[in-house]
Amino acid sequence: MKKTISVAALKSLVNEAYEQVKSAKGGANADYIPYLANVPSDLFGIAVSLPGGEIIEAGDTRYVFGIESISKVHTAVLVLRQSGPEKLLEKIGADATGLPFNSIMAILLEKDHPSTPLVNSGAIAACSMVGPTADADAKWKAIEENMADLCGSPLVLLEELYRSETATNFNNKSIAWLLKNYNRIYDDPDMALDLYTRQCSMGVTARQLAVAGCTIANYGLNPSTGKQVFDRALAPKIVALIAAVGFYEHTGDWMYTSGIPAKTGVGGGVMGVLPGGFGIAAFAPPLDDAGNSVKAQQAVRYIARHLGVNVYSGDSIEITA
Ligand SMILES: NC(=O)CC[C@H](N)C(=O)O
Repeated sequence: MKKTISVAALKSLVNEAYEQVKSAKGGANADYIPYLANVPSDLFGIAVSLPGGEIIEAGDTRYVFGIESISKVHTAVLVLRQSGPEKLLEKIGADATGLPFNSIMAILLEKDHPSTPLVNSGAIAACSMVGPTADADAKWKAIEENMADLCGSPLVLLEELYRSETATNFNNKSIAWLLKNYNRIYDDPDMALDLYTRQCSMGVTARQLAVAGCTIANYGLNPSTGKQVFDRALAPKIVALIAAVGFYEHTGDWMYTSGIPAKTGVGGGVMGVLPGGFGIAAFAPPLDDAGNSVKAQQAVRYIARHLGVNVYSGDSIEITA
């Protein structure tokens, strides 16, 4: 079926979702990274980016927060751009772990396979795969440029977050070296970990995340810059990764209740992708027990349900003025 959505209807729905969800209670800021514990808990924003370039927004959509694990999608895209889908599958994998994002157990259970670039182990492995090998500065430049390509504008490193995260990332250090033990890291483990920590510490806005989501929904064509960021054949691979594990051990529940493939981060962001439709992002710091923003989930679900859109419906989407 063809589903027609008007920009005006979408605008009023985004405002309605904002009003409905803004006073929702529940969840708590991430506190295992000290910086994140101190971000004001009542911040909340929703942004929808359309293929025509328009951004519909409500609330704190220009507030710069830590991108955290949403950056895993960006670097997976970079690895796909540089090495292609077969190499990503062979060296990392595309499986859900069914376990928390920072699970050591997941590595022990599947030691020939970090599983997916969208959990910590696979994301650190992805940073190790980014070319050129053994050149931290050039690798970082590639990661940064790719993030800007997807988001439509450069992100800024939140130095304090980077310091805070570097001082406390003991579990991730173990992951990097455990991967080394299983020959599942493809460059220096400490370098890969530092690149990963730095990419997680990039500051982003809900607007930028919505644009990145729309670039994926729009088969690689960035709606803000007009740049074809990646080969359109990669788009379904990226969406498959997100749909499989974007909410970690709660991904099945999320897909079942929202129908929108989306990736979360412990900074409070959620980036959703409706292929052929739009990108949607929401941001609010308090998280549930799996590290997913409580209000951002409610906002995306509200909008998807009221629009009647769902990646599994088979509908094609047309957005009209
Ligand atoms: N789920 C997340 O957003 C986690 C990212 C965070 N940088 C970590 O490695 O723990």
